[in-house]
Amino acid sequence: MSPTGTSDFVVVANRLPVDLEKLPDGSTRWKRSPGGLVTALEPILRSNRGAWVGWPGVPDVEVEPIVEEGLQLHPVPLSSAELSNYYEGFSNATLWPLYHDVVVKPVYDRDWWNTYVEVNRRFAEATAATAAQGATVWVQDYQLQLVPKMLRMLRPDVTIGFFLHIPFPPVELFMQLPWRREIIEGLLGADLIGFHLPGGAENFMYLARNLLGLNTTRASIGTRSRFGEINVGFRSVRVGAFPISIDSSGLDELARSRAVRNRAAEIRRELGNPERIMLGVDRLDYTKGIDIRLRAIRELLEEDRLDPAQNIMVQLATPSRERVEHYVRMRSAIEEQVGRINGEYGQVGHPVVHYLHRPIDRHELIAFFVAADLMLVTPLRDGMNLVAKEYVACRSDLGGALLLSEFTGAAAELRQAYLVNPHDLDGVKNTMIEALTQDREEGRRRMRSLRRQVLAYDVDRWAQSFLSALRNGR
Ligand SMILES: Nc1ncnc2c1ncn2[C@@H]1O[C@H](COP(=O)(O)OP(=O)(O)O)[C@@H](O)[C@H]1O
Ligand SMILES: O=P(O)(O)OC[C@H]1O[C@H](O[C@H]2O[C@H](CO)[C@@H](O)[C@H](O)[C@H]2O)[C@H](O)[C@@H](O)[C@@H]1O
Repeated sequence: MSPTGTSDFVVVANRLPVDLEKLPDGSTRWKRSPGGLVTALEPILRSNRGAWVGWPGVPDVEVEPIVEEGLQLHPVPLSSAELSNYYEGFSNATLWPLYHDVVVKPVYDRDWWNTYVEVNRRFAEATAATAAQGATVWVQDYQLQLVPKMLRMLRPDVTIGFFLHIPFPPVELFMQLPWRREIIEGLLGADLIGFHLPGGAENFMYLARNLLGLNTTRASIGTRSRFGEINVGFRSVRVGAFPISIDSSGLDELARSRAVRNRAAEIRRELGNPERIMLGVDRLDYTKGIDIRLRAIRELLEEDRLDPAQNIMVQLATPSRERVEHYVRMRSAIEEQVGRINGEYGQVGHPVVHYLHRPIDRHELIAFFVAADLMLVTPLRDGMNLVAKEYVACRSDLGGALLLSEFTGAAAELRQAYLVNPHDLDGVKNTMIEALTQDREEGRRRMRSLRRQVLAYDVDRWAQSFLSALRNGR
């Protein structure tokens, strides 16, 4: 058994909630990490005063553990070669596309796999050294699927939960993976394995039964209820669905503030007071369907169904995984689409599409949500999509409309959104027009119902439902 640490509650994720940034003068500073995992987990961990084990966001640096407002951060260093094979390679060019319905072709590379195993071992060792005797450890996401088994071997005294933030794919696709047994066995080191949706949980149960030949329950899995159970030797592993969410009331309160409302009005003026503002907010990722919404807008403009002077699109895109080939290509393609639309339909000083390729300050982002008449969320596949929930939480005025892809986890809960199949371009275009021209009362009715869902099921409830299932199940 490894030596123990002092933390009773430990989150393990690929990234720390803050990234170290190297400035041109050689100095460094911490900035917020991108993505929904950090958005969701940071408030939970702060209130639990726990420890967070993760990579500090840049390669080839040794950073000492830090304590920040009661939260202990334990950096796991990665070399450039490890970053390339484990993060950019196996995590984001093998698992990411495979788990997102193979929207681009996954690469199966043995060297990447070997580094994935080594880096998972490093995370397991760092966690073992951080967790106190009998601690609860919560491992996060597809980058660390081997950690539960490795950690159990190092520290059989700890309770281990695992949560997958991206979709767990259909069995036929998962079976492509040359290391499919190792991944399932790695996850089965946990006491509780959580997915966003019952469908993902059931895919996993099928694989445990049919790939590993384990005894499992067969009843359907519910949302936050009716967990599956798998017998692994003398242990039992539970499997459940826990849709993640946001700090809904915190966002609701910020969005109601005078400062945000004033800024939202100012944004509308800065955009030239158009009749309608459409908004997209995403990491620049090929799964997010940014190209689909731009194609829909372009065709609607061509067909004279959208007036370019009165309908403005704002696309806020956080840079993401910038050295992975498909991301490089996608960025160029999207920027070309934006350029073409503006070249053909914009006026000097009045582009149709406003595109920012950088992270936006949180308060500014909320003001954009408040200003937007139509939120466009069109992923080809997305584990949850917190942006959809954030938009709804910001609309206490019951204004605006949410257009949402059926292939997001969020669509399972946000049934009163304007749901679209992103592969059906005509359907997307028609629904955009329907949402842009919605009757005011119809819009208020839909938003009221969406808000009931998002405010009731917030991130606290997500964490509590997972952690109480984890603690009660052992
Ligand atoms: N351009 C941006 N600037 C700042 N924050 C952003 C930007 N784009 C996305 N975000 C934030 O990142 C998170 C994205 O979470 P989510 O929609 O679940 O997708 P993912 O985790 O795949 O990026 C949200 O909290 C969202 O507000
Ligand atoms: O760390 P990066 O490689 O920069 O990527 C950012 C995060 O992207 C993914 O987020 C997912 O988690 C969200 C919260 O559960 C969910 O709403 C979204 O659908 C997922 O795509 C990834 O899973 C995280 O590990 C990354 O940190």
